Amino acid sequence: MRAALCQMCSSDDPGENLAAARAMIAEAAAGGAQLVCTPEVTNCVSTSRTQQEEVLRLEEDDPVLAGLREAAREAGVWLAIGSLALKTRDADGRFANRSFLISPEGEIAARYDKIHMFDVQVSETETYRESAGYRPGGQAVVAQTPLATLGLTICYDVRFPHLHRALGKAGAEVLLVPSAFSPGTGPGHWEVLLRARAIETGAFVLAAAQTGEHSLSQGRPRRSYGHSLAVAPWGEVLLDAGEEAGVFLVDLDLGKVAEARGRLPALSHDRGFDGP
Ligand SMILES: O=C(O)CNC(=O)[C@H](CS)NC(=O)CCC(=O)C(=O)O
Repeated sequence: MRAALCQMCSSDDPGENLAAARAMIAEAAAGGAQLVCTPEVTNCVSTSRTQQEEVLRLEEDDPVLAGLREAAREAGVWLAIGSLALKTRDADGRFANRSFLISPEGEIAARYDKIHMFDVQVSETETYRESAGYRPGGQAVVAQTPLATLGLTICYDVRFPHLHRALGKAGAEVLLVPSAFSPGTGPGHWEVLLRARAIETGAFVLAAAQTGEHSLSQGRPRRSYGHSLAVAPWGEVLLDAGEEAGVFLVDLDLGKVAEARGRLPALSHDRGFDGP
């Protein structure tokens, strides 16, 4: 199967980001992609709660979701929307950080709410408190498509190997890790973590990422690490997109999943043990 990783530099303007994503989906389809992946918070990268309150919508009212469903249908592709920031009806007013898998008919085939929240002080100048703005999900999701069985995760989830193991055991052949990785952690951790998840599970990893300096109308500046990555089940990097925004195509031979798991069946070797 041919996949496309859309490496984006989303702003805080959802209309602008929808237009950029639509153009990338059309370009990916023209290049023969059957599965198109976009990054975390495709619709809006922001550092201002007030600004998000103004532009974000409930899932059922969201024009970006509607537009991307139309784009998937027009292009005839499976579309993995890395995530959309969406309003919820929660009393505390927190948003959802939610991935969608869209079928070539434009239907919503799966949804996943990011489970692990990035509440981390990366350095003296780089602090994230994701759980202040977003509510965590609590349900792991695999989705079957005619192309492959997909395991849905988002960004910081990559640091929690038991989630990926559970997805691999549930049949995932391709793990999706859409991200907006931080510039402080990316150089040391990004590729190592993604390759480890692929090797441990014998699955492909497709990680579409946000990149560069985001153009924001309010709030403090924000950058993302980029380097959208595709990894094979044995751990080889098939594609590293570098730092420029754009569409990157990669061919996956799904037979490599059974081959890797046959050579090294660690995914089925878990044993119970007593705590230390
Ligand atoms: O902020 C939003 O609107 C959406 N959420 C994100 O971009 C999240 C939380 S700030 N980013 C990450 O999880 C990066 C993880 C990371 O960089 C690491 O694990 O090192």
